[in-house]
Amino acid sequence: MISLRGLSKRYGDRTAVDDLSLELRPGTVTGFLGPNGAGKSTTMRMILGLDRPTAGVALVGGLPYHEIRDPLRTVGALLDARAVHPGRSGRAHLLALARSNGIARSRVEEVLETVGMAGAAGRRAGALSLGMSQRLGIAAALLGDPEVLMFDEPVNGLDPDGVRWIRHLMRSLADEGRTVFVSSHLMSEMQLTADHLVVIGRGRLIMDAPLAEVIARSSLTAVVVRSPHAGDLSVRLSAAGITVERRGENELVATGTGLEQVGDLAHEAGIRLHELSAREASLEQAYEELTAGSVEYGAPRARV
Ligand SMILES: Nc1ncnc2c1ncn2[C@@H]1O[C@H](COP(=O)(O)OP(=O)(O)OP(=O)(O)O)[C@@H](O)[C@H]1O
Repeated sequence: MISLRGLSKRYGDRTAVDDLSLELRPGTVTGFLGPNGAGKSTTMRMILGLDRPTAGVALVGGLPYHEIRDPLRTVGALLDARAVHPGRSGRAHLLALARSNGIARSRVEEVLETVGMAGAAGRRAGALSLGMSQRLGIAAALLGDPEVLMFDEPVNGLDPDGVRWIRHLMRSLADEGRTVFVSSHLMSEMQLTADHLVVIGRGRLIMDAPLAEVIARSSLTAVVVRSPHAGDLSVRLSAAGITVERRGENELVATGTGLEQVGDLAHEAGIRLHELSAREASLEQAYEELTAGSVEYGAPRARV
């Protein structure tokens, strides 16, 4: 469990993280989303005790990081895959970590196996591909078999196989009851991986909700109805407080409602339907709407 309470960080007159309060639950993959510079890495660094909050606290299992007795066994993290001594082999890096944290040598071989790099563990870290470095970083995060795992952009630079592998790993870690917190700019990937989403912009919380709810709240998620009496149906739906857009002679697009409500209202009015279907926004679309006002560094968005 990770708890943030009023977590804030200022660098000079710049507010990187602004009064974040949330709880990240075990058994869940929580995706951490936000435009460049939104404050995701700073938040993760504060959770790991690498940055000191200006105000508020970040707790892991109820304690601030520096009070955790056995940090590596409590929280594992991949922040920067290249932050490994380049002259050391992957195995030597893990063995050093294990030794300084009282973790058995046999665990090093176990995690090397888990991340699929047992064969490459003797290579110098500096000579590893980005994908292999990511795997080594994940092996280090898993070393202490922690309850909480945090990954900052773990799929950056990975090929499709690597991306799929990370997706399955996150899922199985959460299924084992761990708290998994992962930042990413890859919306299609997050849509496949995350159960829950935390979206921030300019350091502030924009959304903290299950993935399904984020998608359902998008204006692009809608009910599409075709009926020979679309005009009458439009009046009935509007009267029920539903936002309806007429599309041609026979088609309506209704938002802020569900299939059941539209179907029931049509039935009550005795209106025949030729189609009743759900149109679901992609996470990418939902995310664009949510963060439209918070993008600091970006080209103007193309209108589509
Ligand atoms: N050490 C620092 N000194 C000054 N400003 C910093 C420092 N670290 C981060 N910032 C600023 O804090 C803000 C948040 O940065 P952060 O790296 O946390 O964002 P992010 O959401 O991780 O971005 P990205 O998606 O680009 O990785 C940015 O405006 C950044 O310039």
